Amino acid sequence: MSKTMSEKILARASGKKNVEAGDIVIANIDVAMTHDLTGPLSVQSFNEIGTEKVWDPSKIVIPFDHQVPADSIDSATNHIIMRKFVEEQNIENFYDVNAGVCHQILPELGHVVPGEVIVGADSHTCTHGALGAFSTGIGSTDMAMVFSEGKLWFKVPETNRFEISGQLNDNVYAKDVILNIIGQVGADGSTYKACEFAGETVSNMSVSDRMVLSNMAIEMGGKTGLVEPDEKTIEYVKARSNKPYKLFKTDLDAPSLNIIDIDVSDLEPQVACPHNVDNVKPVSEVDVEIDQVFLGSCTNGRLSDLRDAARILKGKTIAKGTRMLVIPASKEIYMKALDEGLIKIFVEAGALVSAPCCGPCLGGHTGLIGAGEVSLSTSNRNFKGRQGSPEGEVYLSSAAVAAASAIEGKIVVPQ
Ligand SMILES: CC(C)[C@H](C(=O)O)[C@@H](O)C(=O)O
Ligand code: SF4
Repeated sequence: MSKTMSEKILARASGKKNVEAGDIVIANIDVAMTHDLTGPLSVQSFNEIGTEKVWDPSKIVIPFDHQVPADSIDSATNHIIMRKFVEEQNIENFYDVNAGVCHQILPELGHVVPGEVIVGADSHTCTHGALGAFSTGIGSTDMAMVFSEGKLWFKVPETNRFEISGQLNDNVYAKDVILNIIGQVGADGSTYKACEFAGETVSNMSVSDRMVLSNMAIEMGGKTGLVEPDEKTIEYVKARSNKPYKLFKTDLDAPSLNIIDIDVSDLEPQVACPHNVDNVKPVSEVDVEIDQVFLGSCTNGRLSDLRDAARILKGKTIAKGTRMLVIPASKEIYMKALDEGLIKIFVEAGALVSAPCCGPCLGGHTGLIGAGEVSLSTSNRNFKGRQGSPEGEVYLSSAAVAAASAIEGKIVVPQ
């Protein structure tokens, strides 16, 4: 019978010939990720289970990214707990405070290959579906079970496949596409569905841009965000990983598949307005002054984003009364941005550049907003209080809109 990618991957991982949407399966986990913020609770729950050793220390990846370098005594304590766990359990893939944001370094450092089942104690683990893996966020206590058994139960999801067609206009990016989709279907528009991104527009996108789509699948309730692997995926993976991989594609007549056609040929730059990710408008309809611009995060802190922003900021100055924070998503991106002279452009324009971390994305540190202030951010969430004061406001956009707006001091369409 015809099947979706998710059904095929979950069948493989659970050792079954056939599974279909709605089935409950117990899948073997290929990669389990937890970080400095959600890790300590997983460790505590793991200790409560009483298993002495994790099921496979080579399959666990632990990056520190949310509170790095430690921004409080509590976070320093969390780091100590996690470093101790890494040592006791001989975790092979541990990345301390200097590596970058988990969802960037997992694919970049070769931990993600097509066909795998990946779980992370972080909701944006759906990002890795961009490489054709079934990848999803789980809770810290579920993670403790994975540490112990290497398996987890899943209800096999139905699939919403977004068939995206049309060539993107200048200054329109993957971020505008995904904001527009979420605006159309709503924040609950794909609840517990595997979201697939397909069509000519997606085929033409780089792997980095596909990650932007997959990253935000959770913002419409998606269980995962998948892109069928193609030559670009294979090229990306082969350059970074020597793990074996398996390519799965969706049969277009699969019974659990719902196809949604999206034409982006006339799409303008988009912005998600406070306080929900699905409150999306074209930038041209918004007239808002901004106090802070944040360029970074696991959504848009990649090299292509820094390049897009630097192209616009080169030789310009950030508006008086507006501040801009730039945080590359990983060490590799940071070093390439240094080599290419991008960091110099940002600093000259008046931006503050920080070492890779989640930073202000979740209002953790490195630049929070106060009451009455407005942030324009390239990240993925704009809930009340997300970046500091609950009396502040957060707008979400592409890197290009963020850079152009930093120069004007208000949200504008890049020229
Ligand atoms: C801290 C973590 C639990 C959280 C998540 O799961 O997404 C964070 O990364 C976020 O983006 O809000
Ligand atoms: S960058 Fe933001 S969205 Fe991504 S993992 Fe960190 S806090 Fe979560």
